[in-house]
Amino acid sequence: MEHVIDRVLLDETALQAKVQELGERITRDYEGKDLLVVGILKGSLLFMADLLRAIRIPLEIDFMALSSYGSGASTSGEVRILKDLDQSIENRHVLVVEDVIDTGLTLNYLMDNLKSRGAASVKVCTILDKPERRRVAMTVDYNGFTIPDEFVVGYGLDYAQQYRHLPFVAVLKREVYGG
Ligand SMILES: O=P(O)(O)OC[C@H]1O[C@H](OP(=O)(O)OP(=O)(O)O)[C@H](O)[C@@H]1O
Ligand code: HPA
Ligand SMILES: [Mg+2]
Repeated sequence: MEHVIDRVLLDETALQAKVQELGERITRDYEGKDLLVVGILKGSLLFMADLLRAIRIPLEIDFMALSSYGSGASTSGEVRILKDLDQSIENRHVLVVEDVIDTGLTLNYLMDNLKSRGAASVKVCTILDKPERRRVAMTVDYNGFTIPDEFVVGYGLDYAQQYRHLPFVAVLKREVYGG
């Protein structure tokens, strides 16, 4: 793996400490509310699994699969729903879980889409935020780490579907993705 990784940006200890902190905040904020946690596949998988275990109130989970990056390192700008929710979200408090907010195009599309379904509230929790790359204004309700404008992999994030399983977040060497 060393030959493709430039440097580790966030190690496992830092990620897990932040996940606990986010879980505690969410627990406090959603106490007594009907909470539905929606993971956005595939990138949120590892973060979602860790975050859920750090939330100490009743909740349900569901998943959506969206895609705009295809197999490369830059967004197509066009968001597609590959898998929708299994249930109605009318009058429910929805917390969307993402791995990274980059241009914001994916989430912008998704938030509008979910709000139009009559949810009581729709908020977002991401482990990584890259505000320098934003193309649409976006309120991030729960953010783990603000990171620089570099293409990262690991902890759910891929390059060409690889590296998602790494327990840390790393910057890929530029020659790997041709950036
Ligand atoms: O803010 P944006 O520029 O829209 O980028 C962020 C989105 O892009 C990635 O998903 P991707 O489409 O690569 O699917 P994946 O989760 O299956 O990797 C990531 O998981 C976010 O959902
Ligand atoms: O830095 C990133 N890495 C992987 N997938 C992504 N999708 C948006 N930004 C990224
Ligand atoms: Mg991706």
